[in-house]
Amino acid sequence: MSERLKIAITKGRLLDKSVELFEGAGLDCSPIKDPGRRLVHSLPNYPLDAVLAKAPDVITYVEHGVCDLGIVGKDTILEKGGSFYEVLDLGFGRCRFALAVKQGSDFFGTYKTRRVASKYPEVTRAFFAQKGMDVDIIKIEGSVELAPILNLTDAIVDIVETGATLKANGLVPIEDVAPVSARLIVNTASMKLYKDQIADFIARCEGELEKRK
Ligand SMILES: Nc1ncnc2c1ncn2[C@@H]1O[C@H](COP(=O)(O)OP(=O)(O)OP(=O)(O)O)[C@@H](O)[C@H]1O
Ligand SMILES: O=P(O)(O)OC[C@H]1O[C@H](OP(=O)(O)OP(=O)(O)O)[C@H](O)[C@@H]1O
Repeated sequence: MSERLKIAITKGRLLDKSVELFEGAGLDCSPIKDPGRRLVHSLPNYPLDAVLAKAPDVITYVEHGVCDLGIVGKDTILEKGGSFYEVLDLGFGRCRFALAVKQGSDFFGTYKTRRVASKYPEVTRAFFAQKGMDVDIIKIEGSVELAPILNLTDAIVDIVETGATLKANGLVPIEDVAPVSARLIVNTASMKLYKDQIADFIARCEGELEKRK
């Protein structure tokens, strides 16, 4: 008998792309396409329930085993860490972390302690630690580009996709920090308990990703 597995999917930018992937893999996603305010949806033709959650919560639910699988950006994985298997790069939600400064400013050419704003303080800390640079990190919750504009910080570490937001705010990327894309993650116990079912789901996703090449 098949168990109904649960997959936590990041709401927002990654949701539509996840639905496209699942449909390509033969899963009927009609309930998630028009979710209303409902947060848990049963797929009619496959033993999977989709849970719609905020990115860091996807990791929390998978780590605790209340969801067997998750779809989350590498940005969130790098920031939050945790104990789970990262089994597939899903190829969508592609962007990068970059260090950016005000046009014309010389971030590396000063000896004073620099301040850096980010929604991702752990990613920022690891990046500068690996460079052996001591910086003050200020956590900002969104629209991080405001911090250098308001002269709160000398730089930001943020997600860059097209570069349009940086440009519109007079900022320029000066170094790439890490590439980002959506990942499929699996709870470690579920991987053993529901080995065949999870293998079937991964194989379906891989098959669809292969078709896209
Ligand atoms: N241009 C982009 N900006 C931000 N995230 C992106 C971008 N492109 C892809 N992503 C991916 O999409 C995921 C979800 O981003 P989204 O903007 O939908 O939510 P969020 O910014 O984390 O939360 P919210 O905007 O609801 O506070 C990110 O964690 C990242 O992996
Ligand atoms: O390079 P671009 O294509 O311009 O995309 C990057 C922008 O998108 C994200 O912001 P989001 O829209 O998620 O808002 P937020 O800053 O409130 O998280 C990110 O933080 C950048 O600001």
